[in-house]
Amino acid sequence: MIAMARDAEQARRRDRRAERATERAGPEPQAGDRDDDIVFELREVSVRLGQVEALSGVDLVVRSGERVAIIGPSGAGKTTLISLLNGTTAATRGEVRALGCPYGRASARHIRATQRRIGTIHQRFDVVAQLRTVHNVNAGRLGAWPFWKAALSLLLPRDVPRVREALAQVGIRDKLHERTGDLSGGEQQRVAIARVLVQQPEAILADEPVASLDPTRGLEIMKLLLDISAESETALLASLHDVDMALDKFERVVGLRDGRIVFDKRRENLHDDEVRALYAIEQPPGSA
Ligand SMILES: Nc1ncnc2c1ncn2[C@@H]1O[C@H](COP(=O)(O)OP(=O)(O)OP(=O)(O)O)[C@@H](O)[C@H]1O
Repeated sequence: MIAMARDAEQARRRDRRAERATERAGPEPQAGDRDDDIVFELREVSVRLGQVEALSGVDLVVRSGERVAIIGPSGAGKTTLISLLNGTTAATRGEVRALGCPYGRASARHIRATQRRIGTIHQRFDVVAQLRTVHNVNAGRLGAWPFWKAALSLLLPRDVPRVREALAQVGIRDKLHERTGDLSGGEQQRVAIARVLVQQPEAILADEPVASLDPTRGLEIMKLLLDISAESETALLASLHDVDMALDKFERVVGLRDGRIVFDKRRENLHDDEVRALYAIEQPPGSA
């Protein structure tokens, strides 16, 4: 009964998002774009970390159902951008809004409620190796549960059918009771994705989600994330070192360098030269 109600709610949310999702011609606002479509919005955002200006004057709008790849050389600010969007890093200047919540001005409670609506996947699988898979997946619900239920769930797994369903969705239905540390890297990343699935997020952030996997597993995991995003019209924003994967799989690609957005384009409008320049190593003056 609960599962049916949840499915109906998911279907309603999908329909609503599908209605809103327009065929976009690029990151520029299009006729028909609406403000309530906006999932993430950065206006003139800068972040200083110690002595480093990790991001400078960044403007970015991501709408419901969009799939956006963030590329750029090491130290460009990709991780900082993702942690800004999930509210774990604060802007030094400018405004960051996620799902309508202005992180810089909102109450701690509003921020926590917003964070529960955003799923984040990290490069390092970020699972507790000693726990069984069912517990790691349930961790995606902890923020939504009262303390007693969260604590009890460690002794007696809660909502097992829902966990089983999420594991089936990521292709490891039979691993429910396995110790997570005994799984392969690809399987552990699937557990991390299942944890995000049970959270039923309205946006997914993925920071180098496939960097620790071999190319074949990496591609499988990326396709899985893209399918989940497409099926539920959930915005997906992923930072990637694999430029070919970004250009091949994402409709929109944002290039970051030295904390600034160098380009923000649909992939068909992006030229090889722009991508090469993004990664070009600057020669010290007088070295030519
Ligand atoms: N806690 C910190 N204190 C000081 N500087 C930091 C901190 N975290 C990151 N930085 C610096 O901020 C800049 C952006 O870092 P960030 O990790 O966002 O880049 P990135 O594009 O994700 O890099 P990579 O691809 O190597 O993961 C870098 O110069 C980095 O050294």
